[in-house]
Amino acid sequence: MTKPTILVTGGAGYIGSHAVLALHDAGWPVVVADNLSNGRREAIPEGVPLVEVNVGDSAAMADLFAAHPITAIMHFAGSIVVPDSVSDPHYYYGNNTVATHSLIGSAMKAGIKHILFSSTAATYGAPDTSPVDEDTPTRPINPYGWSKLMSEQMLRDIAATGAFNYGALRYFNVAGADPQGRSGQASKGATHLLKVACETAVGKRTHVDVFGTDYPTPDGTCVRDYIHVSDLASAHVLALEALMADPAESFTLNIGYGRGTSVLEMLDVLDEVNGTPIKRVMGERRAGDPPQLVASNRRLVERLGWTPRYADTATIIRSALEWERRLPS
Ligand SMILES: NC(=O)c1ccc[n+]([C@@H]2O[C@H](COP(=O)([O-])OP(=O)(O)OC[C@H]3O[C@@H](n4cnc5c(N)ncnc54)[C@H](O)[C@@H]3O)[C@@H](O)[C@H]2O)c1
Ligand SMILES: O=c1ccn([C@@H]2O[C@H](COP(=O)(O)OP(=O)(O)O[C@H]3O[C@H](CO)[C@H](O)[C@H](O)[C@H]3O)[C@@H](O)[C@H]2O)c(=O)[nH]1
Repeated sequence: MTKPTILVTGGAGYIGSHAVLALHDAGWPVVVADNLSNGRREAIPEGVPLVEVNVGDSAAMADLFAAHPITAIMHFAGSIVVPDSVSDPHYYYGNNTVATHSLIGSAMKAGIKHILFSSTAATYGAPDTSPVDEDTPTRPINPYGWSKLMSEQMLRDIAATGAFNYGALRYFNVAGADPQGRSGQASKGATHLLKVACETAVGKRTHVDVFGTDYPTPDGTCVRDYIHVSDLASAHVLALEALMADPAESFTLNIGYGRGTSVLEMLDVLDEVNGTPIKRVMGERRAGDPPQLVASNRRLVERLGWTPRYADTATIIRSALEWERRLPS
C-alpha cells in the first residue's frame, strides 16, 4: 500500500536531509520545502521534489499544498545559531516563531492533521538537574531557545482545539553524518564542536578552541549528550507513525542518549579515530553555555520504542570525519 506523502520543511539542511533519507529509504513519498538559505539541493535524494519556498510565505505554501497531497509535516526549517539569535533576535523570532505561526495557518487551511516540530534542549536553558526530563521547567537563556519554546506553545494551544496533533522533539546535541555518506553537516562557518573539530582534523582550521576549563564537571569542560543524526532521523519516523496512529495524542519528547560526554572526551575520541591529535587551545568560557545538558530519554523509549543504532561515540565521530574528508574545502 502506498504511504501518505510527508512535507519536510528544511529538508535540504543538515538534520532535515537525514529525515528525508530515513523517510525515502522506508518508502514514504516526500516533498521538501526549503528556501536554501542554509541548505543544499544536493542533499536531497533524486526523485524527491524540492519546492524552493519560504515556509512563512502563506501564498506560496497554499500553492504547495494545492500541488501535492500532503498528509503530515515534519518542520525543520529555521535559524539555528544561538549567538546570532542574541545579536539579531528580531530575525530569529521572525524566521522561527513567526514563520512557524504562518506555516501552522497554511497547514490548517490545507487540512493537515499531523505536525512534527524540531525543538531543542535550549528550551530548558541551564537546568539545575541532570539528566533533564520533559517536566523540567523550561527557562530559555537566549532568543533561539525562546523562539522554539514559543512555537511549541502555539502548537500546544492550537492542537488543543482539535485542529491537528503534534509532536515537539527536543533535540540535544546532534552530531555525525549519514553512515552511507549521502549527507552530513555542510554549513559554512559552523560553530558546533564536532564540526569544528573535524574541520580541524582535515586541515580546514588550525585548531579547536576549548571554551572553558573551569566548569563544575569532572574535567572542567562542558558536558553534552551527543546524538547521531541518523538515530535522530529514525526517531522522527517513529514519532510520525505514532501521531498518525493516534490522532488524539500529542507529545513532547527529549531526543538524546542519556549519556554525557565532555568537550575533552570528544576531542580525545576524535584524536583516536583520526590517528593524529588535533591542536586544542584552552580558552575562556563562551557566553550562555550551561555546564551540563544530558537528556532523560525514558519517555522517548517508552513512547516510541526507539532503539538507537549509532550511539557509540567513536561511530558518531568517524561518520562526521568521513563526511568532512569528502566535502570540498
Ligand atoms: N543542529 C542542532 O544541533 C539542532 C539542535 C536542536 C534543534 N535543532 C533544530 O533542527 C532544525 C534543523 O536544524 P539543522 O541543524 O538541520 O539546520 P540547517 O540550517 O542545516 O537546516 C535548516 C534548513 O532550513 C532552511 N530554512 C531556514 N529558514 C527557512 C525558511 N524560512 N523557509 C524555508 N526554509 C528555511 C535552510 O535553508 C536549511 O536548509 C532547526 O529547526 C533547528 O532549530 C537543531
Ligand atoms: O569550537 C568549539 C565549539 C563548542 N565548544 C563547546 O562544546 C560544547 C558543545 O557546543 P556546540 O556549539 O556544539 O553545541 P551547544 O551545546 O552550544 O548547542 C547545541 O545543542 C543545544 C542543546 O544541547 C541546542 O540544541 C543548540 O541548538 C545546539 O546548537 C559547548 O560546551 C561549547 O562550549 C568548544 O569548546 N569549542
